[in-house]
Amino acid sequence: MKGYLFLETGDWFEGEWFGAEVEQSGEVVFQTGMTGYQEVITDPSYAGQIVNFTYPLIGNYGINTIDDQSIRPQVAGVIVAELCKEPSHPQYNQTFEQVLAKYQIPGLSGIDTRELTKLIRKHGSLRGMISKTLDSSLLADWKRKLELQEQDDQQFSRINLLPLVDQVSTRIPLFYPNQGPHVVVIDYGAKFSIIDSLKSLGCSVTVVPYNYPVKEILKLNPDGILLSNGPGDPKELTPLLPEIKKLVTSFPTLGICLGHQLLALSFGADTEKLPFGHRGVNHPVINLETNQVWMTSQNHGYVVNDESLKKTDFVVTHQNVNDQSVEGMKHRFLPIQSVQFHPEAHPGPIEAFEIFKTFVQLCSVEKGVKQYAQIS
Ligand SMILES: NC(=O)CC[C@H](N)C(=O)O
Repeated sequence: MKGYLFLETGDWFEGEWFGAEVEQSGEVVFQTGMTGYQEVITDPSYAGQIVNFTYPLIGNYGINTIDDQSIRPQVAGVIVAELCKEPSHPQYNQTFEQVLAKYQIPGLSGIDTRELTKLIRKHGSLRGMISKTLDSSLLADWKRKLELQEQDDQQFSRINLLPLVDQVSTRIPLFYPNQGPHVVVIDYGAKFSIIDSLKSLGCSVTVVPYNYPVKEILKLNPDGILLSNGPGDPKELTPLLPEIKKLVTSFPTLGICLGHQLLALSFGADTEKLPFGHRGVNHPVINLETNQVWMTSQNHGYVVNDESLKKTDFVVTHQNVNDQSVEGMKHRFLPIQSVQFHPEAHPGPIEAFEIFKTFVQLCSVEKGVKQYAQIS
């Protein structure tokens, strides 16, 4: 069956339909990783987005039971050049296409994904729709809907609407006991690999809903707080910023991606949208203190504004080598650090894992101080 991708610019692409037979719209973003499509489609930060994979062959090693980053695929749709229908890998148990069909997600193959990427790079981020027909009245309807949505967003500043994060955050606290310091993860759409990274360093972990009240978090007696990654514009969570600030000024804190953006906003700095985002597994980041460069896994469309940090007590610790955007920061006086990239990898290189080690050391000190206070 043929299918079409419409863009808000009026450009369109024809491809072969696969996955679920449902039409879907969303922000079209491109992902440049050579591997990791399973991690990408299950990463909650991609909720609401149609992912265009620039690597030309997708699905060749299938889907396994160990690499999911959340309980289900989260993307709105996928666009690929060539879809592999007969995967080969010892761990594979379902095909890419089967998983998408099961979770009501449409896909198009046979698309010139590099041409599409060039369009996104030229125009900046674009909204698009995966459609069954090339019907111009359908397109006009969709465009009208987009305009109305824009007016709504401006009028209500989304304050009365639920943030995208609400779709992917846990509804109840989840507890993973262990011997080490107790980290409470605020779940804006946390990837499983973040929790696994903490567990691998011996931490006890409690994952709580994104809007869990601070007074309830205090009852959990944390030794550290992790603000997770997640989908959407960080400013959708503006009403939560005072609570976030209260929390992070009380415990050692690590912010990752959306968590990093929320930290910046809660201290009065600003975020803005990048022209077309960073999504891939080889984004070079320089540590401004040591001059060491890491290849990092990234997936974000927003970024912390460098200038706006100057009026806060945060210093920039990491910078993107390609476009000099802010990739990490730390507080001058408090044990708070955050990064825009993904130290948990999955997909991508694991060389930034040190970020977790530093954080867990700070949490261990906190745990030690509390135990000492109890003894004396
Ligand atoms: N991976 C993330 O946490 C993404 C953060 C945010 N949604 C962005 O696109 O910038």
